Amino acid sequence: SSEISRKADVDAHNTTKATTTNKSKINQSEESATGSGETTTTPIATPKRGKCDIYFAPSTIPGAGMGMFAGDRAFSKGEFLADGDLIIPSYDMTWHVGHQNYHFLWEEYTWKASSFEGMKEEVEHVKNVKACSPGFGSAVNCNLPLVNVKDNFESRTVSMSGVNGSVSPGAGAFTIYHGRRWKAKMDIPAGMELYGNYGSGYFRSRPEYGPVPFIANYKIVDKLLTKYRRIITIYGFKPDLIAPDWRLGLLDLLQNMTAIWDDSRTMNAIPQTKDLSAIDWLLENGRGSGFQHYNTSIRSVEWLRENGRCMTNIYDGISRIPHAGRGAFASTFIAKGEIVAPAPLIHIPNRDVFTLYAEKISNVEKTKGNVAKNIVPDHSRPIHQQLLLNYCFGHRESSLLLCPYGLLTSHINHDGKNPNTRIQWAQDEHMAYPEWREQSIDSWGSQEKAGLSFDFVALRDIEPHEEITIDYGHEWSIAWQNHVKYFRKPQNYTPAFELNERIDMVLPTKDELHFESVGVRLFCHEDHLRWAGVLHIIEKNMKEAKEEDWHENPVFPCRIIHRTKSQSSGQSYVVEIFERAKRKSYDWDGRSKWFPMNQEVFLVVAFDLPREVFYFADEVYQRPHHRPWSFRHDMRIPDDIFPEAWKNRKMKRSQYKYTR
Ligand SMILES: C[S@@+](CC[C@H](N)C(=O)[O-])C[C@H]1O[C@@H](n2cnc3c(N)ncnc32)[C@H](O)[C@@H]1O
Repeated sequence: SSEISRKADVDAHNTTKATTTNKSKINQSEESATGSGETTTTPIATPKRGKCDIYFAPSTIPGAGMGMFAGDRAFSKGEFLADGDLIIPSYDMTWHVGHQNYHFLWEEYTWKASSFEGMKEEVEHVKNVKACSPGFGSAVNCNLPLVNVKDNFESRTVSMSGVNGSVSPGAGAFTIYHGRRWKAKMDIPAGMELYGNYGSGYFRSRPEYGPVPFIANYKIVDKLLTKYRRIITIYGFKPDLIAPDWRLGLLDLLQNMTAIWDDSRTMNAIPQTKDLSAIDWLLENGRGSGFQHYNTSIRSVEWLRENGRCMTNIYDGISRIPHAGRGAFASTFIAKGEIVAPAPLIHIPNRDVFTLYAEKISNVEKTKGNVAKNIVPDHSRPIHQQLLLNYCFGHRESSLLLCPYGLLTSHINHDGKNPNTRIQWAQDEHMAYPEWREQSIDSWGSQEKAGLSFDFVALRDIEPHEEITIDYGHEWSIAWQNHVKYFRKPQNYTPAFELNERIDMVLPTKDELHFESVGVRLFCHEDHLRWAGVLHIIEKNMKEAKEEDWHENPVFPCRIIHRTKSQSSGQSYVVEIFERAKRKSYDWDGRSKWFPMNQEVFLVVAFDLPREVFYFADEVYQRPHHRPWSFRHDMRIPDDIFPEAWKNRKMKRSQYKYTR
């Protein structure tokens, strides 16, 4: 979909020119394409030992690096392929860093935050929120005509993952957005490469990929090839009776046009095969030229076992470690020394880009008596770090951060005493640039391609359903222990999405707790106000447009003035209903929109309202991960595998005092 703004190293030119079709595999596709077609929501089955659902292995797209493949099994259309990914928001990076010119490879792996429903409250007023999703979506390649997996919007969730958002020192230290799952868009045979849809806009905005053909271009080529067939059968001959030389000569003519129109997307969609029967196959049964790489996109399962790394040895769940949020669990027995999961790495050459600063007012300009105030970052007052820091590996003597992606590797938690897994460098052939480890960060840090990879490897035998843990390092442990020791419960703050779940909770009146003062705003649903018989008064008196909840139902700001308990209906509330004045401004996408201001205008009092009338929304910048009290620390790369060449912050260990 066009929401997507991430990259893979798709070498379009090579892709379209280097691959040929092969009949036997096309047949295979035909069989699977006649499958059920029904939509299932069955969770992934626990793989048997030695079997793997999804492999990470060299892509079949030339120049595209690694790719994901259906493993020892086929997937039916509609089936979920793996467990849910995390989505980690990053905020206002350009504003905080103070200039545009920083290298942030994550940007190639991010989605617009507005496409994640739960982030709406954060993005409406927040410019430049990026949704970083280190899982499936970051690892999967795109081959537009063969897209076979799709993002499942319904499974995305916002929650504290079993941690109490009001009191836990873990609040804000991990992401509340998760459950981004992927479904098979068509029947996928075992061994086939998985392709997500980055959208044509992605390729259009990246000239470095060259003229990647879009679906429309394949359609034009299909027409061209159909004409070609008609020419050679025009006198009623069967194609087989026509001299192959003649057929081939005409095909050559078509294909050689690329010499003239080399940068045309359509020319690049012409199959370059010299196998005439393959062209016939493409034109039959509605496949079309977009299928020209179908066969080469399927690898043998034996080859994948030999050359790939399994991505589905782990599944997602709520961690057994207190305050940790989600975790990764073994879906099969994993023997000591085996790879638990592969983790390609996004590099950030300078961790300072994660620093968040306090605001200050500057550039007070007087123009005809007007005073223009500019809010800018105060670079002398760092106040917090981006949440992404907690999902990256670093080292005390280096500015570098390496953030793992791949399936569920960002879920893996810390155990300093008895971890069952450790990180190690992947084999050289699994990394695009293993040589970076011998080179200073300055020489490769700004490269806009992921080039390194860790393997998570079992330190001992791991039983199915055991939680996977690594040692984040001594410095992380000390920092966490200090955080827990000095953590004070934030004043009465409970995230709005948790309050909405607590339907039995007796709510305080405005005299007992002023919700806004703790970062939450209270609303009343329109439906209940209609039932309470006050909606017509509201609508008569109001001047502004209605506000909406996440699901776009109308809501009104409200305050509880009195609580009563009746025998029949339990707890009920007397409530003041307001509307908020709006001002016109621009949203994150540059579109003009009406934003509510804090001034409230009283509309009516409603009586006898039940708990269900209320809807809580977090105020912008108030969710746990925005709070300066939330824990931040990178996971640490062990000294024995950290390259000397990357030590650009050489200081004595004692000078660091376990700081970030
Ligand atoms: C790489 S993430 C791991 C996934 C994370 N649990 C989640 O739900 O998104 C690292 C974060 O997990 C949490 N975490 C990991 N191990 C922990 C532990 N042993 N105790 C408490 N929190 C932990 C911390 O919030 C840490 O910053």
